[in-house]
Amino acid sequence: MSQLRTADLIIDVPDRADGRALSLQVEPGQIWGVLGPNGAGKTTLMHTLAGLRAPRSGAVLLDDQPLAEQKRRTIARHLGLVFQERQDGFPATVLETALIGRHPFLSSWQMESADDLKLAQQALSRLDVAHLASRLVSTLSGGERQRVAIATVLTQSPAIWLADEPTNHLDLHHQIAVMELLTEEAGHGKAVFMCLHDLNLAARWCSHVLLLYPDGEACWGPVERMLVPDALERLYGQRLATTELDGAPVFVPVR
Ligand SMILES: Nc1ncnc2c1ncn2[C@@H]1O[C@H](COP(=O)(O)OP(=O)(O)OP(=O)(O)O)[C@@H](O)[C@H]1O
Repeated sequence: MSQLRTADLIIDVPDRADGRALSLQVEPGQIWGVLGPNGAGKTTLMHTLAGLRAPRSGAVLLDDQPLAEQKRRTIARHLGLVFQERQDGFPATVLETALIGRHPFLSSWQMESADDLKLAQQALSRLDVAHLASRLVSTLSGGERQRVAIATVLTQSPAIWLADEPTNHLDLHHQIAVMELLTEEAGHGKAVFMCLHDLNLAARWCSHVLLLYPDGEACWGPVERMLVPDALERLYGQRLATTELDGAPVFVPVR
């Protein structure tokens, strides 16, 4: 299984001081949640980890090799990206889109195999979008599109999921279904690294948390050590009431 690591990483947020260098290791089986207010740099971090944006300093390493030295295709065999921006460059159906998840494993002119097709169909079913297989992605609702994006990464079956707010646009049921899917993936030895705005999803589903502050400060560690009311109130500048449900803390914003 692949491993993602950062070595003294400073992400390049424009007009911001360096803050704390990130040296963290994402191990197989772990689920990381990145929490922080708007503008803290969560998306910038995800793009940097994906190798889509250069760091200001330090490095991102995939299996101990700097990402910057690896081919995009090699990276795509290990990292699956669920990001906010989607290019609808050319019209594609839901099934064609899910099949893109197999492209890192095919040679230039190779067609998808029956096994690839089966993987895509299974992923679409898992995300409750199989009935939309022949629809153009451009005609889908926000939540349906999000589920197709997740199904595409499931079809890809990467060792490491990088997801920027994977529950974005999803109704309550599908939010939980996606968190369960990611937990299942982690149970199979995959690693998940995702941004979340929902503290309670993080508290219930993450094994590790990274708190990212707008000034570049950061701290990270096991979820039970990181999700403490004082730190979270400082992170968001918001008072919170805390209770417990089924062994996990529940945070409610108070006026
Ligand atoms: N190209 C750019 N030029 C100038 N500033 C930028 C650019 N890209 C990002 N920023 C700024 O960098 C900061 C971090 O942005 P980023 O999108 O990483 O934050 P975020 O934590 O993901 O926020 P949100 O919770 O709102 O999604 C923001 O203040 C943003 O305005």
